[in-house]
Amino acid sequence: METISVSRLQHELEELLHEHRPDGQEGQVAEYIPALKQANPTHLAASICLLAGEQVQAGDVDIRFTMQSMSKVITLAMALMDCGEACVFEKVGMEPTGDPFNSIMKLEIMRPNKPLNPMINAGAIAVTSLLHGSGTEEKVERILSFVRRLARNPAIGFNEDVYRSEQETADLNRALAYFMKQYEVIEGDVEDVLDVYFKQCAIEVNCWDVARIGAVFANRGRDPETGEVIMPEHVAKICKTFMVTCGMYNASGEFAIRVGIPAKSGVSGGIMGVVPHCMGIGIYSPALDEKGNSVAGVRLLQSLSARWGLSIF
Ligand SMILES: NC(=O)CC[C@H](N)C(=O)O
Repeated sequence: METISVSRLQHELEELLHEHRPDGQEGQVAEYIPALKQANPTHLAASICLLAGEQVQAGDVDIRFTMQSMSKVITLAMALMDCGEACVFEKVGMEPTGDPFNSIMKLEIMRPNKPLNPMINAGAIAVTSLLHGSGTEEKVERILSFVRRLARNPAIGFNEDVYRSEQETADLNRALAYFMKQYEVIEGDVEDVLDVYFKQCAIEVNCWDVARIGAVFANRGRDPETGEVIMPEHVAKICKTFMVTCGMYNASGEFAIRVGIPAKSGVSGGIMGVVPHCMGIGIYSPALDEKGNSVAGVRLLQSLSARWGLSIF
């Protein structure tokens, strides 16, 4: 990896933004959650949080968007801290599926009937069901306060419209959750678990928040500015490993070859990138490819990785 000159990185990020902005035209904004349809497919933004604390940003960085599947990394870290590895991996596996993120197929055919990993919807719903807290409100509050600490942004909340929109239309996620209840992967009230899951997906951030969260993972669980331990190193390590193997859904293998950065995407068009010991990256561009990853976002990350030698492999 090259030594990073902040002014050169700033200049190159602006060039890459310009180069990749038209790529969004090749994708489509997510429609299955109706509120996400309102996103503007020409938006593109990137923020980088270097571990020395510098901020490098370009594009539509003021746009706020929901975390969606990026939140799965956060709740995984929390569940590992709340219950420990043995308990988490009793309920979810460690293997990529090669299937779309909302597929029910392997859940039905695998024995035991538990989700293959915590980055697919079924796995993330199971992980959310493990979080400590006495009711849905307390669980949501715990997730929000963890995200605020990671991002160092006390203003972070969740988007009520996006939450409601998903809540009203999430029949597939409901099917996954009820299936898991039947097989005792999740316990308790299914609708309560789903309520927490929909709210975590609707947490609203901007690119800098995402870069800042990524930087904590890049810094082995420590706040890059203060050095405070926010999560144990082994928890950050497990999360980063899942980002490599499963973070970009069933495009994770191709992404590892072409980009080589641990990353997690969401259907809002956000991508969180983590370059170990170096930087956190937040990308936003809402037009998605057929696997649910941001078209312009993936290409921008590919160019950035090639120019700066960021691949971990
Ligand atoms: N891939 C995603 O970002 C999926 C998250 C979305 N809330 C869902 O459950 O369908």
